[in-house]
Amino acid sequence: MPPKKKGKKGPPESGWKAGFGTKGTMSTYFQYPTPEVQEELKKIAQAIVAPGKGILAADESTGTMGKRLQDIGVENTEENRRKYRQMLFSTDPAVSENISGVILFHETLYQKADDGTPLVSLLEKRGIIPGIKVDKGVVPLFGSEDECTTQGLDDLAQRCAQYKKDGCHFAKWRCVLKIARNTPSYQAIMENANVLARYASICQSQRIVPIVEPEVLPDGEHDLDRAQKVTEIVLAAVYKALSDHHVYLEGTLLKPNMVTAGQSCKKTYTPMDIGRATVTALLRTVPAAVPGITFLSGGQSEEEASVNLNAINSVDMKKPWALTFSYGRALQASVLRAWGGKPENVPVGQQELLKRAKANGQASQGKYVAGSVTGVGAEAGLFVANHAY
Ligand SMILES: O=P(O)(O)OC[C@H]1O[C@](O)(COP(=O)(O)O)[C@@H](O)[C@@H]1O
Repeated sequence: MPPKKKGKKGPPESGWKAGFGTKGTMSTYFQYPTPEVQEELKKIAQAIVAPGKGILAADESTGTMGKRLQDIGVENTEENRRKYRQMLFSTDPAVSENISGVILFHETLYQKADDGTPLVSLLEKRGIIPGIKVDKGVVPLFGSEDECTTQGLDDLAQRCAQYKKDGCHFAKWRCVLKIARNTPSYQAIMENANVLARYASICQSQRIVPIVEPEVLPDGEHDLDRAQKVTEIVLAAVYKALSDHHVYLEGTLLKPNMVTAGQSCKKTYTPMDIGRATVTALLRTVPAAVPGITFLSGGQSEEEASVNLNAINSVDMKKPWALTFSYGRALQASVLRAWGGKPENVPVGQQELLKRAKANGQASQGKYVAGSVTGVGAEAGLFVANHAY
């Protein structure tokens, strides 16, 4: 506490007003959330990354879901999206041995099962924590070389407050960075880091754990080394911004890309190469205060995503955080194929989810044996070019 000078306006003692010191320099006086809120956030984050558990990312926006449904010849209607998510969330409760949280899209949070049960209650009954996508999508960064930022900060605090009331305890916001000859640019790195930090701080103000997702896309010819360096630079900027915004790291999770070579790279790498490059990049940039890292699958096949997560957990390096999954495509590809939009296929679709969740639960502990879990689409590549929508 700085001494107060009589008669002169000293720095405020506490609270949000303490933004700048008397001499106009940046102040080091700020507040983390209250001890109660810290405790709540930490507990949620830790529960999500409990041993052997990870996240099912079922938050595909309407357009993205349309692409998934189109692949299996199903029309992209609200009713079909409801039926699909109902199938996912009514899977045998054993699924909660490996799935601790599900990320929902706004629409799904307010949909009901055939018998009138809110879909979110199906998750709660299974002891699965509901989460919500709160970004409003990717938009171009004017003047950049085809780079982007993510929008949705306006009214975010109100939306988070409502989502918390409606049962969501964590949120997700995805930013996208592209590797090309001149990118990612300083503009894109700084903009995306800052918007992620602002999002994270708003979530925490509403007792919601923010999952911070700066995805470096896999498009390109770049090799593993370039992917690693870009990932390091991006993550370093993100953690500086989180610090600048006084985000309470123990109450956050990171959802990064694994460090993999570009989709069009000619060189080949083993899962252990990917594991080492990924853990190296994370060790250099992600504070040990962060409880867990929940990787996105980024267009890897289901099997690749399990094998690479297993390698990440198997490399003989320091790992101060839980390293697990938050997969969209790599948990749903076989489910979608098995289901095919037919009510009679619901049980087989659910079996696929159980199998893949188990495989990834094992991988998150370095116990997955490659090829031991097969599915109707386990080997199929799930890469979508320029997955920035
Ligand atoms: O483009 P959208 O609809 O926002 O969705 C992006 C998807 O990317 C993810 O962040 C990661 O998904 P993948 O594991 O398929 O890469 C999902 O949570 C989300 O569904």
